[in-house]
Amino acid sequence: MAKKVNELEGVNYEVLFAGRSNVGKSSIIRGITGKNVKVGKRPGVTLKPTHIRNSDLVVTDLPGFGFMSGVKDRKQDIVKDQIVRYIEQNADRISIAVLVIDGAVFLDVVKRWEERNEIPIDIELFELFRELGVDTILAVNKTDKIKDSELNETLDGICDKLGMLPPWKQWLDSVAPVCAKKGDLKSLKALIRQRLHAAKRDDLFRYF
Ligand SMILES: Nc1nc2c(ncn2[C@@H]2O[C@H](COP(=O)(O)OP(=O)(O)OP(=O)(O)O)[C@@H](O)[C@H]2O)c(=O)[nH]1
Repeated sequence: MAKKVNELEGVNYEVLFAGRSNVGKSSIIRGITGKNVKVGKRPGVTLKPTHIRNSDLVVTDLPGFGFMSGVKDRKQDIVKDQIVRYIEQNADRISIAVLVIDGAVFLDVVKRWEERNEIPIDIELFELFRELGVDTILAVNKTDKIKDSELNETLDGICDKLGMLPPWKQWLDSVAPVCAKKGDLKSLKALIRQRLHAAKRDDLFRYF
């Protein structure tokens, strides 16, 4: 029988992207790596992580969780379990986790979950990364849909929900407001580059 090839063998540096469906994760990964992770991927239905490898670096796109049209709740639970299992099993290798949220709707989504006495999966994942000691960046996407006059207040509210005491500007080393639609990913790229530099992996700069 043919030996199963481990596509991640030799990988030393993993940048993991996680986020609810439709938050713009694929757009961000495309904007950062120039690679399209969505090829052959049915939106919201892919259960397996997608990898983009460059030498010993891998960028991993986890399946989107939450909204999946036509997908039953049971399957959504399976997706969540698989995401959690992937993170737990690979925590030692994951150098950076980027949790992508839709800044325009995040607080409303959290409110809906809290009204049902439930913790949103985004918040659970953020806490899981913290527990596992994974360096985590919060990418707040779709800032074009937030009024300029409300941006600071919204970012403060988001940080508060994730256990980071406002004002959000105290957390500039881990919070990146971005707009993938306009290609404005400067703050996120800078934070990833900062980590690569700290890990003496400047050789991977060109990748970001
Ligand atoms: N207004 C706005 N829309 C965006 C932005 N980034 C992405 N989108 C749109 O949001 C939708 C979802 O983007 P994707 O990149 O496919 O999101 P995803 O999180 O990978 O989605 P899944 O495949 O379902 O997990 C698309 O219609 C994008 O054009 C943004 O910064 N602003």
